[in-house]
Amino acid sequence: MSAPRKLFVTTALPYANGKFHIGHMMEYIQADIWVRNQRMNGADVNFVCADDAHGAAITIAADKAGVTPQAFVAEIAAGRKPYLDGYYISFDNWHSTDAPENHQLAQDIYRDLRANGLIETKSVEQFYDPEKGMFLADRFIKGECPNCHAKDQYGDNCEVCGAVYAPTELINPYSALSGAKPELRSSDHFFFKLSDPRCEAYLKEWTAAPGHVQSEVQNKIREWLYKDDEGKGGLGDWDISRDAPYFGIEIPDAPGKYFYVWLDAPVGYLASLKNLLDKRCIELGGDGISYTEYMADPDLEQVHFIGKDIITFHTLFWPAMLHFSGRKAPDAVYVHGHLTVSGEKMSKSRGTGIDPLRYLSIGLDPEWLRYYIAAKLNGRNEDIDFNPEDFVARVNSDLVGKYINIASRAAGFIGKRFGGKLGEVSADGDALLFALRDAAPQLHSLYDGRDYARALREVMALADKVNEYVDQNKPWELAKKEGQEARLHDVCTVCIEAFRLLTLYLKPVLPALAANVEAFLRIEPLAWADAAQSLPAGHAIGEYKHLMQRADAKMVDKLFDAPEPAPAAAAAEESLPGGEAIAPAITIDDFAKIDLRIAKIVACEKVEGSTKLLRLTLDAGEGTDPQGSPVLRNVFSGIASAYQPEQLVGKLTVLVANLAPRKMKFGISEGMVLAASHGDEKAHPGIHVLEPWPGATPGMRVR
Ligand SMILES: Nc1ncnc2c1ncn2[C@@H]1O[C@H](COP(=O)(O)OP(=O)(O)OP(=O)(O)O)[C@@H](O)[C@H]1O
Ligand SMILES: [Zn+2]
Repeated sequence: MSAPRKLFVTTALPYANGKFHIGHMMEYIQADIWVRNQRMNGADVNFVCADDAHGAAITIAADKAGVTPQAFVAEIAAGRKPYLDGYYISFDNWHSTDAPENHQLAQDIYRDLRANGLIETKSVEQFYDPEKGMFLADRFIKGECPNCHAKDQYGDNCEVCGAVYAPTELINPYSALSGAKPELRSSDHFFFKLSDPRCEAYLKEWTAAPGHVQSEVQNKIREWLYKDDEGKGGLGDWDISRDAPYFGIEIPDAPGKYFYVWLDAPVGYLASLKNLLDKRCIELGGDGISYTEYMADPDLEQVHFIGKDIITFHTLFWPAMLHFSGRKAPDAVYVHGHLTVSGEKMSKSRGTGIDPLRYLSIGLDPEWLRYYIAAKLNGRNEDIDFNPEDFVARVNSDLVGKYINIASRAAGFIGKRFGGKLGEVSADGDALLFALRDAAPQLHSLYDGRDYARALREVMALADKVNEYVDQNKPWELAKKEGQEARLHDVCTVCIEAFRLLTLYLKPVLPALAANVEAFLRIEPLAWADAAQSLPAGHAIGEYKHLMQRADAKMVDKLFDAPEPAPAAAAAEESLPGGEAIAPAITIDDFAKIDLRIAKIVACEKVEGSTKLLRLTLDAGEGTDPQGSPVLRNVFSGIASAYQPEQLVGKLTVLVANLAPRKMKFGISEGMVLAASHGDEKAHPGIHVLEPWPGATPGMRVR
C-alpha cells in the first residue's frame, strides 16, 4: 500500500441560486468515498467546498426575492447542512466565494498575473439594456437563432440546433430582463491573455502530464487547445471583467469593474482552505500550520472533483491562473459525467430529479444511495442513471442478501453458544480469509482510481465466496448436531472475521454502517492496515442487532409522487398559457366585484430597504379633498426589478380600486396595479405593467 499522502481535495462549488439536487449529491458522494479511502490509509486530507456566490444570475434571483444578493446567498448556504450531514459527506469546511479570504486571494492572483504581463484591456462591444441600465450577460439576451431560426434562444447557444454564437449574432435580440431592445455599447474589459505562447505551451504540458486528467478528457481538451491544420482555433483570450452593477469582487485599480464570476469561483477552493487553516491556527494556537506554509509543501497534492460541464474552467483557465501567478497548479482534475433519473436529464426548472431531502424524509437509507451510486461510478467521464427498480434490486441483493447476511447467519451462535467470544479457525477457513485479506491492496487502489464499480464488484465476489462457505458448512445444521460444537465455533468465527474484512472494504462507501459494525464487533475504527491482522481467538463481540433494512419498492415509489406540482401538470407545463392553468370559472357577478379603474402614475420612487417594491402615487380621478388638492393613492408594487421610477411617471395603468387597504412595512398600500408575468418567474423573468390604449383617462372603469 502506498505511503500516506497529503491531500487538498475539493468538489465543484455549487452555484448558490438553488438547493441541491441528486446530481450534486452524486458528486459529493464520489469525492467523499475517495477522501475516506485515503483517510483510511493514513492520508492527511483537507476536504473543502463553498458556495459560489457571485454573478448576474444571483443578483437577478435576489432581486426577484426582494433581498440583497448577500442575504439571498446566506439563506441558500444556511440550508446546505442537512444534505451534507444526511449523506455523510465529510467536508472539513464549507465557505463562500463572497468571503474576505476570496476577495483577497482573487485580487492577489490578478495582480500577480498582471505583473507577469498576462492581463490586457480591450474595448468590447456588448449588449446593454437601456431600461435596466446594465450590460447584459449572454443568458439574459434572447432572440432568434441565427442558424435554425428557432425563437427565444439564449445569447450563447441554441437549445434547438445546438449552434454556439455570440449574442450579437441573434436575430431580433431582446433583453430577457425587461424585454427591451438591447443597444450595443462599448466598454473596456480586462482579459487574461491565454493566447500568450507561454500559456499554450504550459497547458499543453499540464494537460498531457500523467494523472492530471483522464484520457477521455484529454481528448476533449485537445479540441480547444490545439490549432487545426490551417492554424485556426487554439486558445483565445479570456474576458475576466464585468461592468457595474455586478455582484462580485472589485478589480484592483479599475473602479466600476468586477471579476467575472468564473474568475473568482475556483479561487474559492483556496479561500475555503485558507479559512479552515486559519480557524485551526486559532484553535491550536502555535501548533497550527499557515495557509502559505501548507501550500508550499512540495508533497501536497491538490485534487478537484468536477462535472463534465465545467472542464474548460478547471483544466485550462484554472491551472494557467495558478501557474502564471506563481502558485501551485492542481495535481488532478477528476471529471465525472452527469446523473440522470430513469434516463431523463435533471432540471431544476422542470422539477424532475430526486429531492435529496425528500429521499431522507421518506425514510430511505442514505447509504443505499451511496452504494448504488458507487456501484455505477467507474472513474470515467460517463453519465450514470438512477433507475428505481435497479436501485431496489441492487441494494437488496448486494448489501442485504450478500453482505449483511453473513453476520446475521453467524453472530447469533457466537452470542448464544460461545459467550460472545470468537474461536480458533481451521485450515479451510484460513484459506478463505487469506483470499479476502489478499484483496485489500487492490481494493484500496481501485478506490484510489475511482473505479468504485469494479471495487464493489470485487467485494461482492468475495462476499459470494463467503456465502458459499456458509452454505457448504451450514452452521444452522452444525448447531443441531452432537459433537460439532468446535466446528460451529470455527465456521462462525470465520464468518465474523470475513464480515469484518468486508466491512472494512465497504467502509469508504458505507461509513455509518461501518461505525455500527465496529461497535458491534467492539473494535477500533477500521483502517486499511487492519486488513493484515485478524481478530484473535477469545475476542468478545457485542450483541448482533439488525444492521440494515431491505429497500422497499413502495417507499422508493414515494420519491416520485410529487405533491406539487402534480406529475401531469409538470409535464404539461410547457403547454400551459403563461406557465399556469386557467383558474376555475367565475360568474360575471364575481368579476363585477372587482373595481378596476384607469389611474395615472403621478409620482414613483424606489422604496428604501426593499429591492422589490416601488412606491406609486396614483390619480384615479377621485376628485379633490376639502383643501382643494387632488385625492391621490399610495400603492406599493413589486415591480422594482422591471422598471426604473422615471419610466413610469406620467403613464396610465390599471388599478384595483376597491382592494382593502393593506398595511405594509413601508406604509399603507391603497390598491394594486395590474401587471403580467409568467407563472414560472425563474425560467421566464419579466414583469409587464398594463397600460391602456390612448384615450382612456383616470377614473374610467375597466370592465
Ligand atoms: N445531474 C448532475 N449529475 C452530476 N453532477 C451534476 C449534475 N448537475 C450538476 N452537477 C455538478 O454539480 C456541480 C455544481 O454545479 P452547479 O451548482 O452549478 O449545478 P447545476 O445544477 O449545474 O446548476 P445550474 O443548473 O444552476 O447551472 C458541478 O460539478 C456540476 O457538474
Ligand atoms: Zn438553432
